[in-house]
Amino acid sequence: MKISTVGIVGAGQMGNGIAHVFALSGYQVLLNDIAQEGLDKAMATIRKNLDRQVSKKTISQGDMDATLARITTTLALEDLGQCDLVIEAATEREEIKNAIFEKLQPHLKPTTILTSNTSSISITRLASRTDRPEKFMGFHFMNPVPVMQLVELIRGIATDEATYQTLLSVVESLGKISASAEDFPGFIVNRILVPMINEAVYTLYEGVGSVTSIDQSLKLGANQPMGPLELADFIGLDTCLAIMNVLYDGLADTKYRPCPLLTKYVEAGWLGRKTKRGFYDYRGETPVPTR
Ligand SMILES: CC(=O)CC(=O)SCCNC(=O)CCNC(=O)[C@H](O)C(C)(C)COP(=O)(O)OP(=O)(O)OC[C@H]1O[C@@H](n2cnc3c(N)ncnc32)[C@H](O)[C@@H]1OP(=O)(O)O
Ligand SMILES: NC(=O)C1=CN([C@@H]2O[C@H](COP(=O)(O)OP(=O)(O)OC[C@H]3O[C@@H](n4cnc5c(N)ncnc54)[C@H](OP(=O)(O)O)[C@@H]3O)[C@@H](O)[C@H]2O)C=CC1
Repeated sequence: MKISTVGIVGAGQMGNGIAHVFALSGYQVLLNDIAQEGLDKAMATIRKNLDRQVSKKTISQGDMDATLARITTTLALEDLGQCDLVIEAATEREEIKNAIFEKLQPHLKPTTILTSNTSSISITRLASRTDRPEKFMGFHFMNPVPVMQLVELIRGIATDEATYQTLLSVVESLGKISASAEDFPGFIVNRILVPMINEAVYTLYEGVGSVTSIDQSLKLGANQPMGPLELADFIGLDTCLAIMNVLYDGLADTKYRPCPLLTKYVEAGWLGRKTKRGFYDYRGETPVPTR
């Protein structure tokens, strides 16, 4: 099936990155969020990231202008009804995602492919609540979307071959690489990555190391581009905790127990970079460890 128009629900850090790469690749994009402030912030971020690409000469000023012209923002979810493909990238909470699909469904064309950028939630379960489980898939981009090459493709139990093949070619058209994962909690990347982050939080909680020594150890000792606590702040501590809870509940194994310190940070509203405080405090010139 030919995809020309793409609707994106949720204009947070993932939604804006997904809008950026689709529009840059020539797709018409409709970006939706519940708050105008979220849409304005997303457009400012897209502009900043495109500007950086222009100054590095990876794209031209003309490419940037054309990309921005291909993105329309809207607060009305029903405006996404005529899109060929919808990507839900709202907050990692199942009830929020279900409510979005329920509200959107009556406005969709019968042929629209519906996807979720969820980091961990069962695609089969999300699909079963929609009117089109055969045209529903997990479409998992990595953060930051304009930089990371991988996109995980997750088929639910009912997803048909045509839907899978369409998304395979969409990923190719974006110049990215797909990896297929089975529909189990956290899929591949987060099944491995987020327990590592959780273990880093336990290492901090138990006093084995400070924020700085833990991050430095993994950067200089294991060649990771970001330390695990820096990465947790980058992903969002709410999202990390939500993923651990899905792993813990879905796999019923205590080895996935979320670290109580991670829960405490989320309870404080210290969600990482997006709230300017997490394992580091980002309110000043340079990040300062909070422990
Ligand atoms: C939770 C989930 O469900 C799944 C996930 O996404 S898990 C998270 C996966 N992501 C990661 O693990 C990211 C780990 N971190 C990194 O790879 C790197 O630190 C990073 C790419 C983010 C930044 O790299 P860096 O070397 O520290 O910084 P910097 O030199 O400024 O950036 C490298 C490149 O990325 C670009 N870049 C960085 N952040 C960007 C952004 N937000 N948007 C667009 N481009 C960006 C820079 O322009 C630069 O481009 P060039 O190579 O063309 O020069
Ligand atoms: N962070 C990461 O590294 C990655 C995250 N993901 C997944 O992507 C999804 C989004 O994550 P991320 O972008 O980080 O989260 P953010 O918190 O940055 O963004 C979520 C956005 O969705 C908005 N939103 C909430 N409810 C609705 C709704 N009903 N309709 C429309 N928009 C809504 C939020 O608005 P408001 O702020 O007003 O609530 C916010 O703007 C999650 O499922 C996450 O697991 C996938 C890969 C990587």
